[in-house]
Amino acid sequence: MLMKLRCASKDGIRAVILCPTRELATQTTRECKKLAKGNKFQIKLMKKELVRSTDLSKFSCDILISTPLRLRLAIRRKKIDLSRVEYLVLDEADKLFEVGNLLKHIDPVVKACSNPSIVRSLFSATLPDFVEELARSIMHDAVRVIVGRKNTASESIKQKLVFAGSEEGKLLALRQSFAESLNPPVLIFVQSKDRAKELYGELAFDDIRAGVIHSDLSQTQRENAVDDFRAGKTWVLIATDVIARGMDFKGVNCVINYDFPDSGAAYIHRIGRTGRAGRSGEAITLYTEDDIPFLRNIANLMKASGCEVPSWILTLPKLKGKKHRPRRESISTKPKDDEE
Ligand SMILES: Nc1ncnc2c1ncn2[C@@H]1O[C@H](COP(=O)(O)OP(=O)(O)OP(=O)(O)O)[C@@H](O)[C@H]1O
Repeated sequence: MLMKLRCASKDGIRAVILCPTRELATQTTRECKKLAKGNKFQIKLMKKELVRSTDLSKFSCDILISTPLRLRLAIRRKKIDLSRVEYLVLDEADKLFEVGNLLKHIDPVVKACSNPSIVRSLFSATLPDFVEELARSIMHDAVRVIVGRKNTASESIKQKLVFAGSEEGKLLALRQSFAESLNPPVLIFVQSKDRAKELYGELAFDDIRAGVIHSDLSQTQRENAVDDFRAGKTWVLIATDVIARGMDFKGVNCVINYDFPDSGAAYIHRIGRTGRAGRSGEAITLYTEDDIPFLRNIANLMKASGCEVPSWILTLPKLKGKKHRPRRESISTKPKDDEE
């Protein structure tokens, strides 16, 4: 895109990149600036401060990076002019097209980018058919480019399923795994922000430098958690799916799915935080009795990317398209009396 834009120009907003989370938008801005080093391209992140301090109706830059809601509000309230946008990029497109969530913010942005010769691009490691159908409704002469295989994890990741019996067993399994070998940086995914807080509280008693990131933290706290993990100040980052997509932490050695992922796509994105840029990586998925009906889907993904899986899992009954978000007991080793 930078090559196509050729050189900096003050001719309106020339390209827009939409990302589903602020963390990813920040990372994309930083990477774009690195790629554009030595040129005078104006690359801007749509932050609150920019919205407050700038007359957006006259605003111009070469590339504008934003989350959907922020850009939608800027269109509605600040009359930002997107009519000259030549390139519109929707990163993690299937997330952006998730019905009822971000989708309602995408439509006004697509409409506001009214340049008839605009090039629209969608990126994701997973693209379900319904998203492709929706996407095709806004594409002209669409071309699909697949790197590797569609909807599959990278072959550079050694994937393992570990039976932990019960919720209690998971904490034991995690502690045992860390006691045997802790090879940071390690990312741990859990199902909800409450569970992220609970697991963080538990690991605080251990001699492990852990951080945590979830949507209840302020933006500064979220940025600090990411920065500390990037800088090696924390060895283990406990996270919800808020950072499962697109985030590029250099050299993550291991991803632990403490809580079983709620879909095949979530699994692919989570474990894709390791084994990047030609490196190898490990992904460990803990499961309990409750998760067994959902094992087959994940085992098939593992098999498709060259990992061995026990044959009994592949013979489990099929469960199609169902999300797996069970109610889980809280993560705690405190005696029950203490909690009251
Ligand atoms: N051609 C390349 N040569 C060397 N390293 C590369 C190359 N392309 C990308 N990388 C590195 O690989 C890593 C992953 O790249 P990138 O974030 O673009 O992947 P992605 O496919 O968008 O991942 P995700 O599915 O998580 O969004 C980054 O660290 C990036 O710097």
